Amino acid sequence: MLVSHPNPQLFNHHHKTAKLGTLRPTNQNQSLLKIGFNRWSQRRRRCNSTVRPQSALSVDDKVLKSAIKADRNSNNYRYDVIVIGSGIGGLVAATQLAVKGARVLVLEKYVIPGGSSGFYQRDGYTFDVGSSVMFGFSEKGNLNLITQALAAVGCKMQVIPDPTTVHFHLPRNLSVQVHREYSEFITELISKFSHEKQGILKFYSECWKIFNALNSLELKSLEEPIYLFGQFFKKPLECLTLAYYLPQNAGDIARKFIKDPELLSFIDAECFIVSTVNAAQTPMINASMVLCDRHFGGINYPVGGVGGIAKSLAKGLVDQGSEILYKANVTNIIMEGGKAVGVRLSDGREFFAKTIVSNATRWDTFGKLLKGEDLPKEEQNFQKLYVKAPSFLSIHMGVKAEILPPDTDCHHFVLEDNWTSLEKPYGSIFLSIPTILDSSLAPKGRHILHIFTTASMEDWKGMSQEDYEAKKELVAEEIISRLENKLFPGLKSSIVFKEVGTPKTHRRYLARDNGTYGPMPRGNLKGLLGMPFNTTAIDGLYCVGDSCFPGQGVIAVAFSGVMCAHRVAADIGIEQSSPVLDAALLRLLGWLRTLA
Ligand SMILES: NC(=O)c1ccc[n+]([C@@H]2O[C@H](COP(=O)([O-])OP(=O)(O)OC[C@H]3O[C@@H](n4cnc5c(N)ncnc54)[C@H](O)[C@@H]3O)[C@@H](O)[C@H]2O)c1
Ligand SMILES: CC(C)=CCC/C(C)=C/C=C/C(C)=C/C=C/C(C)=C/C=C/C=C(C)/C=C/C=C(C)/C=C/C=C(\C)CCC=C(C)C
Repeated sequence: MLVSHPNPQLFNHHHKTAKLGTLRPTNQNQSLLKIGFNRWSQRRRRCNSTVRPQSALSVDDKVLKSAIKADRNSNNYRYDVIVIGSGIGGLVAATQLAVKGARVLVLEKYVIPGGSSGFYQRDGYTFDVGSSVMFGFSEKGNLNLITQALAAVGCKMQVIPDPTTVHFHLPRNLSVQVHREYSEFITELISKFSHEKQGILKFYSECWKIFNALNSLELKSLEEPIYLFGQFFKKPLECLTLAYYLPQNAGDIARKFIKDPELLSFIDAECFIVSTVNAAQTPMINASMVLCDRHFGGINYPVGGVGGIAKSLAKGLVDQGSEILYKANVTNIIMEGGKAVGVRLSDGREFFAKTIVSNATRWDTFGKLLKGEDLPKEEQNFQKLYVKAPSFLSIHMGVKAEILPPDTDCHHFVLEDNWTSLEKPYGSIFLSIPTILDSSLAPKGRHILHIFTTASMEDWKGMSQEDYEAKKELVAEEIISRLENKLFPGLKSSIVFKEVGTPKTHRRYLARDNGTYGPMPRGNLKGLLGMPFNTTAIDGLYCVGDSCFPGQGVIAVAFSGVMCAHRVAADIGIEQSSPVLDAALLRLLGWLRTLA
């Protein structure tokens, strides 16, 4: 485990007070300042309000407050950026900023980095917490954002190419393998729907048009005008293509070319596995990104498991001279004069920085961490447009290797009888068998089966521990039976290890409101138009992760990390910026979001 500073206590407010002494050199003044600061900070904690009204300050308080402010504005100011959470979004933002020269502190509630992209080990197995399907991990193009994020901090991971992104097992025994080679995939799909050959070719070609435009850009913050206008100048056609598709959804475009309802349902399933909603609600840019990257760069699995990505980024961060603290549960974002200036942990420690970046979801950031603040209009709008996607039920199993037929694919998506069950809780089943690619993840002669399906918190609340445990067993048993019937006869008797996680488990370990999978559109929105970027209505506070543009997905949150780092760097003066253009662009983007 990486904990960069051996004594985290050194960074608490007592230490800050000691530093304040440098502003007032006498010993007597120093201890006065220390006592006064502690009193002031205790009172602030007691009343649980972020800023006290000016009139309530005594003269002493005012002197103290301005001394503290002066300290924060001086070189003693310890951090440029505090990042709350070490999911891939938070880590990419943190490492990019560290590389640009910022002093960054990442605060992670859990004991290891990665969040949904973390790992855990039991009985000789290394399990990925979340998805094992890794986009953006190739050596090609501009969209290999995971490879680039690692390279930025001098890391390179060995990867194993996955020959099949996913094997679909769908109603009426429709079986489609998404081969790495585009031509093989398209030939297989056309063989199943030969009457729709033209429609298939046109839909996927449209995806390639968007992917190629994306892949030609240098990806940075779309909220930073000098970069954005620069890209429009260098690549006008590509930028106009993206602007044209920004408000569009994949379902509408598919319906322009394809009429067969079963094929349209297949496109729904293609979208559902990356966005937890059907094609009509999936932004066309996001659909194109994943439907093409899987063939362009291909899906590549990191040797040792997905958790290695976060571990490498965390190490890279520390190598750059920045810091990460674990078991650091942020409970409050500290506000001063309407600006986010620091954070408070559950154990009372406080840390201060010029800017705060939250990798918690927007629901958690604005609903839990910003106490006593009214929900800004922009966040009200976000919550009007997007709801929390359901959480999921996950089963991590170790099974006897001989249960899998030869040539079993690594990833499967199963929807047995009825297309209408696609988006229902427990309706469809995701299955990854990462040991097909990397046998080192399990003891010899064993495979890992990671099974997950959408499930909502409502289903798991208000039960006794006994009922909860019994329900976990029952639901897991049903799902395993379905896989036994559909894919692997005899599966149950081959299980040697099993652990079931519910929405409550995911809420607890991932610190995500209701254990949500991420945001999903409340209705049929206009593509990505309504998705907020990284800046927030609160001065000094930024968000990163899947409740920011472009949404769910490890590569998507990596992009949000890149964008966030660029915008923050411009705001703290380590990258070029133009305040006049900034204001104009932010107003324009705010207005565009209202059209969603
Ligand atoms: N099964 C899956 O595949 C699965 C499940 C959920 C999410 N996801 C995906 O994972 C990605 C999410 O990545 P992300 O970067 O947005 O975030 P994340 O949820 O992976 O990570 C956020 C991190 O912040 C930490 N955190 C949250 N609140 C905190 C607090 N108050 N104090 C300290 N630490 C705190 C969490 O412990 C976690 O490590 C998305 O792609 C999402 O769609 C995948
Ligand atoms: C800003 C204005 C006004 C105009 C500008 C026009 C312009 C230049 C626009 C530019 C837009 C850009 C740059 C957009 C970039 C978009 C990107 C990079 C989108 C990326 C999306 C990635 C996604 C959606 C990835 C999703 C991946 C997921 C969710 C993977 C999970 C997979 C599973 C859960 C796998 C399923 C598992 C099994 C077992 C089947």
